[in-house]
Amino acid sequence: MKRTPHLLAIQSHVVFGHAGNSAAVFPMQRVGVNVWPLNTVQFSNHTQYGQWAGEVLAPEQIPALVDGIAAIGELGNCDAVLSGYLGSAAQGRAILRGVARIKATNPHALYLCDPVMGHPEKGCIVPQEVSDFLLDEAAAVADFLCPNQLELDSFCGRAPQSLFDCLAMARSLLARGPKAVLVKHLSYPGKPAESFEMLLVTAEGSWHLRRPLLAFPRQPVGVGDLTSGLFLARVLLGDSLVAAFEFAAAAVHEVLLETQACSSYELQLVRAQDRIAHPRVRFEAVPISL
Ligand SMILES: Nc1ncnc2c1ncn2[C@@H]1O[C@H](COP(=O)(O)OP(=O)(O)O)[C@@H](O)[C@H]1O
Ligand SMILES: Cc1ncc(COP(=O)(O)O)c(C=O)c1O
Ligand SMILES: [Mg+2]
Repeated sequence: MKRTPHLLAIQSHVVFGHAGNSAAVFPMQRVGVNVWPLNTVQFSNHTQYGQWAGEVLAPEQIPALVDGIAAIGELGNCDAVLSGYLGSAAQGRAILRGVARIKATNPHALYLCDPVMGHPEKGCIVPQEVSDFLLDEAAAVADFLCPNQLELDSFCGRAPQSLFDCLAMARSLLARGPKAVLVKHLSYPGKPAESFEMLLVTAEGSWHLRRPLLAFPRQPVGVGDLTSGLFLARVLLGDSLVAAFEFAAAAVHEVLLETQACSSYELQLVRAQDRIAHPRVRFEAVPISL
């Protein structure tokens, strides 16, 4: 029987609703991965409600928890680390030390960095020092980098002028070290209003994917976290990067359809669980070049 992969997921937890680990852990488990959730913050709810209670995990807890896993002889079983929403730059540095330690134990282990930088207009609040850390330190260490458009713009210091410009910007990030860059949400002048678009860029090629843009009275949160988590889960399960990209797009679309049908602001992950495991829709990743 094929071994079940193990994934250390280091991002936020919300008591109510879905963002960070609270958006990604169950879907990653549902597709067949053993997840080790390490919560960088525990908030009552995601920050786009405009108010929340809770605390940021003390950064020294991250090496302490990794030590604890090493002490029971399990660290070598870690196949990948995912990092997302961080509460402080010190947490980020502790994660990079953890990644180095895991890679020393298992050289095949992968690190996916979702560089959650915040979006003050949308109400996604992230400290500036976290954004600086992601730009200056994390990208160089990540095997996979999964920015949204705003985060891609921050990495490149400019906004794109076209789809091909987005592609050039994503490709430029490969030079910093990642093996793949997945842009989870494209925005560029001239983008068709009815489509939601993503890009996957690797040294071997680039792929563009379109799915329908659904109407929501208030944009659901946690979509990026779900996308990154499912992409990494499927890579660990043996998919090619392109197949994992297509799977994540389809499964996320299924969740959004269920969420829209329920007129819910929070992602309907439990109701959509079978659709996550076996998406009925399929979107093709189409090769694209400059
Ligand atoms: N098919 C879709 N239709 C409508 N909105 C979508 C669709 N897919 C994703 N979204 C929304 O698009 C936005 C993507 O957010 P963005 O901040 O760019 O990325 P991320 O979620 O990674 O932070 C989210 O508000 C999400 O709810
Ligand atoms: C606590 C928390 N985690 C994670 C996120 C990131 O969510 P998304 O997947 O929409 O980028 C947010 C966004 O507001 C958040 O408040
Ligand atoms: Mg995000």
